[in-house]
Amino acid sequence: MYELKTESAFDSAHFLTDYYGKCENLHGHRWRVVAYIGADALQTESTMKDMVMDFGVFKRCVRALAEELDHTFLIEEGSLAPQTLACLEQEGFSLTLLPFRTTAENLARYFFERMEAEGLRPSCVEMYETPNNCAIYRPA
Ligand SMILES: Nc1nc2c(c(=O)[nH]1)N=C([C@H](O)[C@H](O)COP(=O)(O)OP(=O)(O)OP(=O)(O)O)CN2
Ligand SMILES: [Zn+2]
Repeated sequence: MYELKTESAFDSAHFLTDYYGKCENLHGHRWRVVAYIGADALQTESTMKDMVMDFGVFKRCVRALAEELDHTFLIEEGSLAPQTLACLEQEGFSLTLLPFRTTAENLARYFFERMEAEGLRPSCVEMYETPNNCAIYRPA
C-alpha cells in the first residue's frame, strides 16, 4: 500500500449552531487540512509511471478547495435569517453556505467528497481546527 500526503490551510470565520459554549459565537480558525491518497500499486506508464499520482495535481486540488473557503464566513444553511445573510452580503462579506454544521468532522468529510468529485481517490482527510485538535474522516 502506498500513500501520498499533502496539506493546505484556510482562515475562516464560523459559529456552531446550538452549541453550549463560547463556540456558538462568531469566531475564527486557521483550519489545517491534511489529505491522503492511497493506492495498492503504482502507475505503470507514461508521465505518472511509478507514482500514485503527480504531487502537483494532488496539491493543487487540495489547495484550490482550501482557497474556496479562505477568508470567507462559513455558514451552516438555515442557521441565519435570510435578512441577515442579505445584510452581510450587502456589506461585501464573502459567505460560504454549507449544508452541514461547520464542525471539523464535517469539514473533513466535505474535503474528502470534493476530492473524490475531482477524480482523486482519497483515503483519509485530517482537519485540524487548532494545532492540537483534529478530526479525521476515513470511510469504513
Ligand atoms: N468534536 C468537535 N468539537 C468541537 C468542534 C468541532 O469541530 N468538533 N468545534 C468547536 C468550536 O469550533 C470551537 O471554536 C473550538 O473551541 P476550543 O476547543 O475551545 O478551541 P480554542 O482555540 O478556543 O481553544 P482554547 O484552548 O480555549 O484556547 C468546539 N468543539
Ligand atoms: Zn470554532
